[in-house]
Amino acid sequence: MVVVHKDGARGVHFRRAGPRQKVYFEADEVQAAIVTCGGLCPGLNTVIRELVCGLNHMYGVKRVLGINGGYRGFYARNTITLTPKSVNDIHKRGGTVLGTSRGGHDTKKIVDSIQDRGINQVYIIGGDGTQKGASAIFEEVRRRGLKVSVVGIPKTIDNDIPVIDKSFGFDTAVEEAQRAINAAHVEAESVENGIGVVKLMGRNSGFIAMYATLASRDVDCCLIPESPFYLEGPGGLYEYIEKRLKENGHMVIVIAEGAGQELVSESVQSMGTQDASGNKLLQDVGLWISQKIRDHFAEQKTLPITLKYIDPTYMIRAIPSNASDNVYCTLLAQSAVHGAMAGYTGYTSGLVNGRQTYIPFYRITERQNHVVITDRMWARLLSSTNQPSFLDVKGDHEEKEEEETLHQVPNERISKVTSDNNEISHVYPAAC
Ligand SMILES: Nc1ncnc2c1ncn2[C@@H]1O[C@H](COP(=O)(O)OP(=O)(O)O)[C@@H](O)[C@H]1O
Ligand SMILES: O=P(O)(O)OC[C@H]1O[C@](O)(COP(=O)(O)O)[C@@H](O)[C@@H]1O
Repeated sequence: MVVVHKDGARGVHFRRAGPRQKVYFEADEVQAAIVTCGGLCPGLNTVIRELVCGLNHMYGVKRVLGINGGYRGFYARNTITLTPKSVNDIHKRGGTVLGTSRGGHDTKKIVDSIQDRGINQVYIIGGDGTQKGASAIFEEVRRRGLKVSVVGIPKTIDNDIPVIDKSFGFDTAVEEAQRAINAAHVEAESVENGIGVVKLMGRNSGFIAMYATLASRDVDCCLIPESPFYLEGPGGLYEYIEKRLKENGHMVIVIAEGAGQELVSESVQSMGTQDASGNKLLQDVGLWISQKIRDHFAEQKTLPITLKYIDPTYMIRAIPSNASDNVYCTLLAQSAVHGAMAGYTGYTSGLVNGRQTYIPFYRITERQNHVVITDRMWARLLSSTNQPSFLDVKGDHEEKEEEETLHQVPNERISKVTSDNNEISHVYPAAC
């Protein structure tokens, strides 16, 4: 199949007509819509810009609508017309020019609105919840027999979307986290027995905390949701803090927001509530752990500490994307456009093993991406920080087994984890 650029000269040739090829449009038939849902992430505006410019510059598509305020914007809010001119500078700003929201996903109303507005290409930018919503829209579109492409673009600052190599905005988040870690380090080393605590985002997945720690080298301890820890006794956090302070005079702790939630719930009454999308609301583990450390050393009276707690979470999420994320956003958006213009639907555009691919929605939504604590990256972090593995929390036998895995990391195990993580068997190579 051949799709020709508007200038004809640089035609894009699609040699493979894949099984998902269903809805093909001429450029002047296309009425596209773009929506952003869920939490903010650096790069959202870049993706919007490149979708609009990609549609227009590569295919001559002139009609592109922006849906205001997330999914509910399809039926409850106004739309805006997006042109290459109106989006020209938006990538320099954080956030999303379209606005976003949680909750408000009413599949029938959304598809009614798509039909009423004559939309035939929908580009949906968001995380795992958003992709589930996109999948529901795709199924409803199919049930009604509509000629509409539904395309997802994965967004998550937590990097918790499976299959893809990494999410856009993640590099920017890790880079920005360095500023907070550096501040914590400067504060901590300026006083006797100084401790800097930095909380980073990561509801269920500790990727930002892990990569920010590895990048910084100033972090002495990184705590993530995937690796349970404990405070008291041998091998516990208090013991390690005391050791580090005696050795080094100061230390920095990075904690992902989803870490240690079971410990916080034990000591603070759980709010037990959810946000509008059904995500569990977390307790502030950064505040909690800071207070626990202060109380512990105040009680001990042996080591007078000074602790500074820094919470840069929303500052990190709200900045514009850096250069490498800008390039990544451009590739993702252009690839998404090529796929829809080639007639594909029901897919998320993503990078897998360095290749642009079209991934069926069900592959993206069936599970979350987590840090594998028996994998090499976490072992590297433990070696880099020299922090305890906190495996004492389990029985002696289990601990021994896990320790062996961490230190030896057999190749068999790695290749299994890698292939599980990437799940490329049902992912189609992108159109170009
Ligand atoms: N299972 C689901 N089915 C349909 N829509 C969903 C589902 N889960 C979440 N959504 C919708 O997707 C949007 C974003 O979800 P949310 O979990 O807040 O963020 P993210 O997509 O970043 O994970 C919300 O409008 C929410 O209502
Ligand atoms: O305060 P908000 O806007 O609900 O966002 C907080 C959450 O958003 C996140 O950045 C994840 O966002 P998504 O659910 O949109 O992927 C989490 O790290 C954080 O817990």
